[in-house]
Formats: sequence, structure tokens, C-alpha cells
Amino acid sequence: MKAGIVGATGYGGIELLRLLTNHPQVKAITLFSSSQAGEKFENIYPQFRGGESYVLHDLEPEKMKEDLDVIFLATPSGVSSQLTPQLQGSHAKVIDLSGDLRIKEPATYEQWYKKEAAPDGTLGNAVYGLPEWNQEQIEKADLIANPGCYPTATLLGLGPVVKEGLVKPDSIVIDAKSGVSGAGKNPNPITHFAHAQENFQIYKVNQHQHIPEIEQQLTIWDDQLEPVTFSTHLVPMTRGIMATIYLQLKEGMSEEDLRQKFKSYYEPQPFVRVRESGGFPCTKDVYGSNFCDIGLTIDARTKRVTIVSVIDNLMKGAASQAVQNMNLVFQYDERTGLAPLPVYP
Ligand SMILES: NC(=O)C1=CN([C@@H]2O[C@H](COP(=O)(O)OP(=O)(O)OC[C@H]3O[C@@H](n4cnc5c(N)ncnc54)[C@H](OP(=O)(O)O)[C@@H]3O)[C@@H](O)[C@H]2O)C=CC1
Ligand SMILES: CC(=O)N[C@@H](CCC(=O)OP(=O)(O)O)C(=O)O
Repeated sequence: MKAGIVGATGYGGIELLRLLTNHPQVKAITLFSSSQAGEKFENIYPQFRGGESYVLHDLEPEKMKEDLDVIFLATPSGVSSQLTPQLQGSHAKVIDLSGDLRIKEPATYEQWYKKEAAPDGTLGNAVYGLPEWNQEQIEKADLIANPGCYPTATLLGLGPVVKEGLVKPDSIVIDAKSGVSGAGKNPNPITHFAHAQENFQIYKVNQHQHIPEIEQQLTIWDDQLEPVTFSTHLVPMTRGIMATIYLQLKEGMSEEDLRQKFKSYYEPQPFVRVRESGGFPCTKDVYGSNFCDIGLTIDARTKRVTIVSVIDNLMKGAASQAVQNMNLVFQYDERTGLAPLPVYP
């Protein structure tokens, strides 16, 4: 199979290249760059020296869709909405890592992203690529909207309780934290080292663009749910997301019964690991891997449920989830090429 990566010089693109070079079904990889075509990849990222040498290519949608079997778009929002329509209509499958194709309602996308939405024909074809919950649709898809990093951690943490209609509709609060690589390779005033190190900052309060993505999936599972409170914080670490989720159940339930529900949903899933009683994951438990680890408890005093869900934002939150989706689309075992265990410490 021949794969292409657009935005290969970005953080998501680099991780895709690392994964695809170790994928047994991928025989050729072409890298595209909007700013550095003609440059050798290893000259920009010397850590890739010693392996295959890649030259960055100009984007030529007509040629790309004829030559390639799968095209990953690891580009900022606003790119895929314009580029994907030009890539459709061939045998090539497209997997978009940006937020452009996740929100079904164009006006909602435009409200939260402040950008023009993709055309209806493109949005209508895009399948939300959360493999643990959407496998059947993904297997038939030509176009995948790879979930956002925060939504991946949040939705995997909420799926088993929301899908069964167990949650009080107005009770969900999501307190999320991310490492700095979540913001991509270009520093801004918040992610600049001198500001971010030894600092802890809340940002985009009640305005984060992942809110509509999270609510869209939650209301597919339970249409009675009301808007959620979702807060994001920047942590001075390179990778990792922790979503700490608080909610109330409609009816009393023992912690063990709740844990059993999570286990029965996720036992068949190779990349979601549910902790035993008293166990809560930290971000280093999944660093560099495609795992999502989940811990949970019920407070005996308040009856509130606390669910903790961690992922590596560049892996399960972006590149490795995209490869998991590619595996499902091409009918490979979904674990293919995703062997890496977490890097620790
Ligand atoms: N970082 C993360 O943890 C996650 C990121 N995402 C999403 O994935 C996407 C990629 O993120 P990330 O890799 O972090 O971002 P980066 O900013 O690190 O990289 C994006 C790359 O896109 C390319 N690019 C920029 N403008 C254009 C353009 N107009 N046309 C084509 N290519 C362009 C650039 O490469 P070049 O100049 O070589 O073309 C750049 O290296 C984003 O949409 C992001 O929101 C999703 C989940 C997690
Ligand atoms: C730490 C940090 O800044 N993270 C980014 C994640 C952006 C992202 O992944 O954006 P899309 O999924 O919408 O493409 C943020 O919170 O905006």
C-alpha cells in the first residue's frame, strides 16, 4: 500500500511517519509540504537519518489521488475543508487529523472554528473515526474525520455510562489538561517555553472548539443530555492528556457494577485498559502508545462519579488513532503497526 502524509513536517505528521515506516502493509510513503517542497526530510529532522531518505513534495491533488491508496492530512484547520474535496472521487482513502470534518453541522463548525466549513458533499461522507465506538462505519468509510485529542480521552471515558442512559443530563463536568505538543510545532505566547514552564494555565474557557465535537457524539449516544462544562489547561510537559470527568448517575449504583460496565465495553478493545478498584492512570502510563487508560470511582458522600482518562495526544489523540482507522478501513487487524508499549519513565 502507498501512503501520503500532508503536513509531514508538523508534530502529527512526524508521528505518522514514525508509525508508517514500521507498518508491514505500507510499502511506500510520500511526504508533502506546503512550505518546504524539495527539501530532504532528514535535513529538517536529523533524528530520521539512517533510515529511508524522504524528499518533501509539492501538493498536487490530482496526482496524489491517482498515485496513493491512503492520504493523511495532518494540517491545521481550514486546510482539509479545501483540500479534501479535491482528493475525493478516486480509490484513495483520506484520513483527516484536523477538526474540519468532525462537526456535521456547518454553522456549528463556523461558529467554533471561525472558518468556512467544508462543502456538504465532503462533510456528509466523513465518518467519525473513534474505533472503539464506530468500527462498523469506519470499515466502510472512504473518508475519516480523526477525533480531536481532548474528545478522544473524554468520549472514551464517558461512552459506557452515556450510551446506557445512566447519567443525569445536566451533570457532566470535564476538567482536561494537555501537554504542550497538543498545540503543534509553532510556539505562541501561551506555549512559549518561558511562559509555559513552571506554569499551569487554563485557556479557551467555555470557548474550546472541541466542545461541539464532544457534545455531538454524546447526544448521539443519549439525546437527553444537556450541554457539558469542558475546561482545558496547559501543563508544562511535552505529551499527554488527562481528562478528569465528574458526573452524577440517575440512580444509585455500586462502584463495582459501574467498573464492570466499563470492563464489558472495553474488554474486546485492544487499546483501552480499565483499572481495578483504587487505581488511577497517569499520563506516563500511555506515553508514546495508542492506549487509553481509564480509572473510576464513586464518592460515597456526594454520590458523584469521577472518571480519569489518559492518552498520549500525539498518538491515540492523533497519529496512532489515524493508523488504527487506516487498519480498519483496509481490513487489517486494527493492531497492525501499533505495537509500541508506552515509553517509561
Ligand atoms: N498536536 C496534537 O496533539 C494534535 C493535533 N491535531 C490536529 O492535527 C493537525 C496537525 O497538528 P500538528 O501536527 O500538531 O500541527 P503542526 O502545526 O505541528 O503541523 C501542521 C503542519 O501543517 C502544514 N501546513 C500548514 N499550513 C498548511 C497549508 N496551508 N496547506 C498545507 N499544509 C499546511 C505545515 O507543514 P508544511 O509547512 O511543511 O506544509 C505544518 O508542519 C491539526 O489540525 C491539529 O489541530 C489533532 C489531535 C492532536
Ligand atoms: C495544548 C493545545 O493548545 N491543544 C490544542 C489542541 C488543538 C487541536 O488538536 O485542534 P483540532 O482538534 O481542533 O484540530 C487546543 O487546545 O486548541
